[in-house]
Amino acid sequence: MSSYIINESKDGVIQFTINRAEKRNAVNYEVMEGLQKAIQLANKPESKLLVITGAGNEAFCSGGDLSVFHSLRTEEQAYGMLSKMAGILYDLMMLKTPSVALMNGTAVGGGCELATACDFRIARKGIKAGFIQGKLVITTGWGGGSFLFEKIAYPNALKMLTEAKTYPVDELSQLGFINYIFEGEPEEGLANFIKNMLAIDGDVHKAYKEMATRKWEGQNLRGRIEEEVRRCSVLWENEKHHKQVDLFINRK
Ligand SMILES: CC[C@H](C(=O)O)C(=O)SCCNC(=O)CCNC(=O)[C@H](O)C(C)(C)COP(=O)(O)OP(=O)(O)OC[C@H]1O[C@@H](n2cnc3c(N)ncnc32)[C@H](O)[C@@H]1OP(=O)(O)O
Repeated sequence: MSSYIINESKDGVIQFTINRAEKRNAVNYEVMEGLQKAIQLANKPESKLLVITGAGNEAFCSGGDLSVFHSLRTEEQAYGMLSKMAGILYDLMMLKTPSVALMNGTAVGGGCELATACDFRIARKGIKAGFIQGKLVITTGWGGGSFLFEKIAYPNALKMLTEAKTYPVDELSQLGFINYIFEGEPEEGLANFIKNMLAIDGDVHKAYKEMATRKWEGQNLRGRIEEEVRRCSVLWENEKHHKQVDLFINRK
């Protein structure tokens, strides 16, 4: 079974689903490759919107696949994986069309970094999310910290990153991380959120997105992400990080 599903609708909506519900939609290298394909499709002229979501109703995305990435021990080994995904999420952030993280369930760690790279975050009532990387004695390493400082108020961003905890959806909304809360089926919540946007010509959306991407290019966002990846790689090598990951892997 493929780790991801890509659907293209007639009205120009590309939907990327992480298809690993049994692993709470953890990101492995196959998911990264699928995300690259979805981003390429979403940058085609006829595309109007990119939606990122997770399979099942438990999790949106639980971050990096610890069963795979825990074998990365050194700074350079960590840098290889982190920089690959950071580059993909930068391309997602700089997408020509708007993007929506359709948060069907829990998002933790890199799952929150993935959601933050999207323009909008809409969430099902009852979910929780948090940048828990600090509990693993690392920082964000896929660009999520740099994205978050662009997307929500500085004190709220620093609070979320330094507390390294999960928050309920109503608090995430107060923090400015969640833009819309829906009840029931994610497809219905998405349709309600995007119906007015889809009525407007995609060239208008692309023009507005370009205003934002030009700002981020001018502020050297790509360079700040590289520094974030390097800093996370250094922390990754520390035994304190490996010990926390081993505790999760051996918890049962
Ligand atoms: C730069 C990004 C950074 C990095 O790549 O290192 C990160 O993303 S750091 C953060 C990494 N993610 C985590 O630490 C999250 C770990 N998972 C959890 O905390 C929980 O699983 C949770 C809250 C997501 C869901 O809890 P729930 O009780 O609903 O499920 P289980 O814990 O029983 O897990 C079910 C099943 O999924 C497997 N699983 C969950 N998360 C991951 C993951 N990130 N990588 C690999 N596998 C994961 C878990 O092992 C269970 O599988 P099983 O075969 O039954 O053991």
